[in-house]
Amino acid sequence: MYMLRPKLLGSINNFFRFRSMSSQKEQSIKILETIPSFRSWRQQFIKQDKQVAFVPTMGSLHEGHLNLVKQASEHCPIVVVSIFVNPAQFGPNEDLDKYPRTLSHDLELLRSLNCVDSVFLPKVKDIYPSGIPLEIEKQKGTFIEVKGISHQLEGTTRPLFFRGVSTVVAKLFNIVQPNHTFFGQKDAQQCAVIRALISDLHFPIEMHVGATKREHNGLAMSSRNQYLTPEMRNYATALYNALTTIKNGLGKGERNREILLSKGYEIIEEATKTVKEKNLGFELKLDYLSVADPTTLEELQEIEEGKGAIISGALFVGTTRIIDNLLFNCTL
Ligand SMILES: Nc1ncnc2c1ncn2[C@@H]1O[C@H](COP(=O)(O)OP(=O)(O)OP(=O)(O)O)[C@@H](O)[C@H]1O
Ligand SMILES: CC(C)(CO)[C@@H](O)C(=O)[O-]
Ligand code: BAL
Repeated sequence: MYMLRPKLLGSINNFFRFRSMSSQKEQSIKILETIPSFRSWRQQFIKQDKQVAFVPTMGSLHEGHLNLVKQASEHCPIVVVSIFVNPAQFGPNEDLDKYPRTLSHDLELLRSLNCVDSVFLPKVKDIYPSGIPLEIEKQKGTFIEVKGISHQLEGTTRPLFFRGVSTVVAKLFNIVQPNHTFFGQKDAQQCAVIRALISDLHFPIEMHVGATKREHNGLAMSSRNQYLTPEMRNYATALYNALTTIKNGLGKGERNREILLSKGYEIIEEATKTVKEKNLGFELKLDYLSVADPTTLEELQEIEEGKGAIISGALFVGTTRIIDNLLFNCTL
């Protein structure tokens, strides 16, 4: 009779034990929709002294989010993901109502990772007990603002955006009480704002920044890419190409801001012109290109030797606004 060697038998047993552990985790993702239920579930890991990693999202998940979740699971035994479309970070004329909401697909994706312990799905009324009208004059309650780095770049076009992000992230940190948290480089200014928030409010949380995940053509993945047709996605790469050209210029030693930016503007202008000439039924419109100081986020007039820079920009593709950035000799 064919006998399995003990070592082989052992590894088969281990394989099944590991499979059954991971499928246990898969089946037991705890979906928690209220603050008390989340707090009570969280309690056990304090007693067990198990570290918790937290990935906040607005859902409509893609590879960028999933990559953050995988990184989170490499750092901590317990992984929490939140899905909450936060009204406070949307301007009155922005896309709060049409923002993609794909909860069951999101949960499927998270289950397939086999590493998520809980998905926190709070309700707007619980996060904002005083209500959250989008007009600032009508708002009541507590808001958090990280002064100095919230009003330039993204803050120019979206003046209340980082107030909304800072407020909701502080609330989520208070509820989830993570030891580690994971944000994506795609939203570079958001990373700087959250880092400052953690430090200024003395949250005992270590922040990690995951690299930007891109489509094959270079376009940064984003939930809002769902608003774009394949043709729009194709022309949207002008932003990434412009940023890459600026970064390459810096890499080759060019330090003159105007020369660096002019190369980026040329790329955007060419794409804008082509879209117009071909009469494609949408327009490209540049919001901004920036070469900024990684700490103050102020525009760099002189790019000094040894000083890094965040090269970033925003582009309207039809009515959809996309953002992207590249880092030169710096981290977030
Ligand atoms: N392409 C990406 N690569 C890495 N991280 C990303 C990427 N896109 C988003 N993230 C990160 O995922 C987290 C949740 O982001 P969010 O849910 O707003 O998704 P999004 O794709 O940025 O959506 P939106 O289209 O609204 O900007 C944030 O920390 C964000 O920086
Ligand atoms: C951090 C965040 C989840 C806050 O709503 C959001 O701004 C996002 O998804 O980047
Ligand atoms: N990722 C940032 C979310 C927003 O643009 O609203």
